[in-house]
Amino acid sequence: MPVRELSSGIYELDIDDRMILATKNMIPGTSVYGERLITDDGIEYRQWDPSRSKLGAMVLKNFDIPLETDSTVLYLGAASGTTVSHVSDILTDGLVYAVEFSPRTMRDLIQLCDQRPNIIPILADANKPQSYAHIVEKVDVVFQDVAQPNQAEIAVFNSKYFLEEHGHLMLSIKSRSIDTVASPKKIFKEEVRKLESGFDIEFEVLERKELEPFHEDHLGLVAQMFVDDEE
Ligand SMILES: C[S@@+](CC[C@H](N)C(=O)[O-])C[C@H]1O[C@@H](n2cnc3c(N)ncnc32)[C@H](O)[C@@H]1O
Repeated sequence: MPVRELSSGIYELDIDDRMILATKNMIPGTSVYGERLITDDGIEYRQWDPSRSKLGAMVLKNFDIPLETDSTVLYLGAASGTTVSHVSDILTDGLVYAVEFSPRTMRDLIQLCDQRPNIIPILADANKPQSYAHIVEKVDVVFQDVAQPNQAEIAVFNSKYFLEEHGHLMLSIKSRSIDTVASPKKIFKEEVRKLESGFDIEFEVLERKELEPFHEDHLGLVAQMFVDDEE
């Protein structure tokens, strides 16, 4: 079966001329959310469903994904760990701090963490990074998928606390969480403006694309913390 590495730890499998997105299964024999397991050449892969994952959709939308096998990631809005499980597969020598504020959802996430030592579950409100500052260290990437009206503020606030200088911020912006009637394009423009110049730390937006057809009215965005090295 032809296998192509699209980005560090992220693969495209060609099964009967159908392209399937996948990661190498860290826990062979175990499926996390009912996804298909595929073995080739002694390696087990887990199919990654882009319609259930903003990050998966960003991969298929050809974003340059700033994740390496040894990255550390702060993931805000982990839910029960569908996408976090694939991040865990990618980070064979790294770590993902997974923040989620729903105790019921957190129960499923904790079960996932029992199997996967590179996920640190944190039951907390992402609006209050100070409440987990004693657990989280500086990270290479902040990934946010919280679907809240103040998405940009939450991302920036967490980046101030935890993102390394020149680190990357990956955001999924859901327009309907900000305003149910305004045009998504207008909302996306305003969120990008805020990230570039609306806060006391600045980001350079490297890539931005809408996530259709996988996720309606969602913008995917990759930005890098801007640091003036001349100062
Ligand atoms: C769209 S779902 C995330 C799906 C997940 N990222 C995935 O791909 O598997 C959004 C999640 O963010 C959580 N959430 C919303 N606001 C939050 C906050 N302020 N702090 C922490 N988690 C939050 C919700 O409980 C929900 O589980």
